[in-house]
Amino acid sequence: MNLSAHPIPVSVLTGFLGSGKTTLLNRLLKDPALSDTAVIINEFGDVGIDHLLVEQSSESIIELSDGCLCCTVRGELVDTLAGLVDRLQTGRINRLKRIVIETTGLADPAPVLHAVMGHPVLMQAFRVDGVITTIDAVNGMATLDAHQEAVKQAAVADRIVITKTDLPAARAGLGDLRLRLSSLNPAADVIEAGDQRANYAALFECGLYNPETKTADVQRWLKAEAFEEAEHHHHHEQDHDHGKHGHHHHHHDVNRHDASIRAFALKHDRPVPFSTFEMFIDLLRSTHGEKLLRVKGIIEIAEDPDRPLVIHGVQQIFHPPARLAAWPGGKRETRLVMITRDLPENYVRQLFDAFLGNVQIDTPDRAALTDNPLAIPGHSVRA
Ligand SMILES: Nc1nc2c(ncn2[C@@H]2O[C@H](COP(=O)(O)OP(=O)(O)OP(=O)(O)O)[C@@H](O)[C@H]2O)c(=O)[nH]1
Repeated sequence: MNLSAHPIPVSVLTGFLGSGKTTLLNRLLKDPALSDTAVIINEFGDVGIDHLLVEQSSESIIELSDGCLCCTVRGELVDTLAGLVDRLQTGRINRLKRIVIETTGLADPAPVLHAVMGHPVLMQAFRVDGVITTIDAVNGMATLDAHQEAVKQAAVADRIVITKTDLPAARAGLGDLRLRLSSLNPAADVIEAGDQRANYAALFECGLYNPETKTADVQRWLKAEAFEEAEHHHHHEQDHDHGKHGHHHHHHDVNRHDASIRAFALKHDRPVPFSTFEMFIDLLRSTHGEKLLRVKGIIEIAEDPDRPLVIHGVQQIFHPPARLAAWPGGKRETRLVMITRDLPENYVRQLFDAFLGNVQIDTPDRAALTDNPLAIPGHSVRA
């Protein structure tokens, strides 16, 4: 099996302790669309993938009754993934269409994504499909207030599943929870677990390639409009508050964890020299990598403007950039969307403008950048 030609999609299922990850996974695994899936979990919790377990081999890989595989991570996730690659290459596994990694409730999903995106061997065999985050409708608000991990899990998600909406205690706070989630992460689809539509089609295939249309679907993947709308709303609220100085603004009582998260979009309407763009991203990554929770973008590169460059990063680690054959919908425009933590939107915007908008530094020039007041003192752009 030539893995690098057809990298296997990896979905990361995360969510706070007891938020319903395993319950959701158990239900999803009954769908034939998820046959030939390997499920990697940290441990078998109270709600195991129980009904499906049939056999446990010596190597902590369990075959499920429908042909799926289930592995527990005993050591490093990287080793478990490498073990799957080895099994595929040696024919001990014939087919593997997808991997789902269920993280522990307290886990930061970023290192899990890095195991796939940043490892020299694994990134040939796998590609990140998306992050699915479960949030409990009853305890979700309190969990987001108390735990920064939960906020991050929601902020990096491609899909958010609100669980336990069937419980009467959930109904009252559901509207506020939805509002909070859409402000943390405007582009993630928010679906209720009890909804029939919380199925394979809604939660998987989050990547750039749309299997239905068999094309790269940038609009669906990037959702730049959702970020722009959220920003507009955010600025509007700020202006509004300004005018009412001295009054009580309840919507400003945002929790401190949420307040450190920013979701915004950057646009540019002229081609960008490759090295200029590379320097912008490198500078951002090397100085503020930890704060870039999620970065996606489509870029018009001056050297090859007909074939847009697509980038996707989680903190310091980026997927190898891809090239599309043409601009989707014929519209050429560089667009980047970012979800950051403790990194102000204005800082990124000014840096972006300094690199791309200012003709004086349109050509890569280390001196110009070092002199740039926005550059970090003493920081070298390329090590
Ligand atoms: N009523 C109701 N209960 C749910 C729902 N989803 C999960 N639960 C219950 O919530 C508890 C925790 O669910 P799990 O699926 O184990 O949650 P988890 O996120 O995998 O938990 P950890 O692995 O411990 O972090 C279990 O008792 C489930 O039965 C739901 O949609 N409705």
